[in-house]
Amino acid sequence: MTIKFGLIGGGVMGEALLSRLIARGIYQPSEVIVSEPLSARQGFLQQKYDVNVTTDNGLVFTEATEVVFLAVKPQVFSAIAQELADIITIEISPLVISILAGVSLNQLEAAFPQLPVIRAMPNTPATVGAGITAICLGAYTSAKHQQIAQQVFSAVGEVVEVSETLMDAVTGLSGSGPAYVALMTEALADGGVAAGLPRGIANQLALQTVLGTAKLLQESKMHPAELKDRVTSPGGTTIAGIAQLERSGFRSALIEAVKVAAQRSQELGK
Ligand SMILES: NC(=O)C1=CN([C@@H]2O[C@H](COP(=O)(O)OP(=O)(O)OC[C@H]3O[C@@H](n4cnc5c(N)ncnc54)[C@H](O)[C@@H]3O)[C@@H](O)[C@H]2O)C=CC1
Ligand SMILES: O=C(O)[C@@H]1CCC=N1
Repeated sequence: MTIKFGLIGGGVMGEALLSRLIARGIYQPSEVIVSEPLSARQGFLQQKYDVNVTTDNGLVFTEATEVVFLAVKPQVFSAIAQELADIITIEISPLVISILAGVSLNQLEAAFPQLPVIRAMPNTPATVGAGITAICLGAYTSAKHQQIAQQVFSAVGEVVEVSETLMDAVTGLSGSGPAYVALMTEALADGGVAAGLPRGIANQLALQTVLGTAKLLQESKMHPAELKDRVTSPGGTTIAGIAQLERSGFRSALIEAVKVAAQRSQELGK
């Protein structure tokens, strides 16, 4: 069968995408090739998903007719670009989708001259189909390429299209955001333990509170400030908690976290 989808880098995000694309039947395992240098990882992906595997990134480019998906760390991007320089000169034209933090369309188009390129930023909830991905389109893309990217990322959650100038901000917010929410969930549970709850119950309460609040905000379309007001009884427990959060700079800490993560994304592309 023809190979349609090539993945370079079978790590956390590569696998998240791969698993959903196959589960949803968007690509058959035999239509997928994954390039991954770690043999244990390669063996795992081959066994679990029955996909073709290789250590040869060039082979991915020459074989994949539809999409080459780049999911390596930004730090190895220039080495990969150099390695692929000769391959790119031959007659191939897959859509290149990069999820590398900070790596710009200019850098991608310099590495893959004349190829259609899409820069994207998904996030780890993609693993369970609850991700959100921002995409921006390169100079050589057409409506067909946009459609392919929509289809690929719709398999793992929501998709928004933004201008490239916003991609670092996206990275600082939704790309890195799951880590902030995980940290907050853990801290909420720790607070529960500090207040006397058994660990298991505290974890369950913290997780369902985060999940339920997100669901309520999403389904009701209520502004977060309104939900906060609804929970906060005069002279009650919540306002005492919020006053402490404000004294500890909670909101400012989150705002600054997103800002420095966005700055770091910018640095990674240099
Ligand atoms: N982890 C996350 O939440 C998100 C990550 N990203 C981006 O996704 C990319 C991958 O991140 P993760 O999946 O977290 O990293 P990871 O380290 O889990 O995966 C990278 C994979 O690339 C492989 N690799 C290393 N050198 C290679 C080479 N020369 N050729 C082919 N494969 C090679 C590694 O063995 C590894 O399996 C990064 O650029 C990151 O900025 C984007 C959105 C969210
Ligand atoms: O931490 C990082 O650099 C990557 C990009 C967004 C999430 N993880």
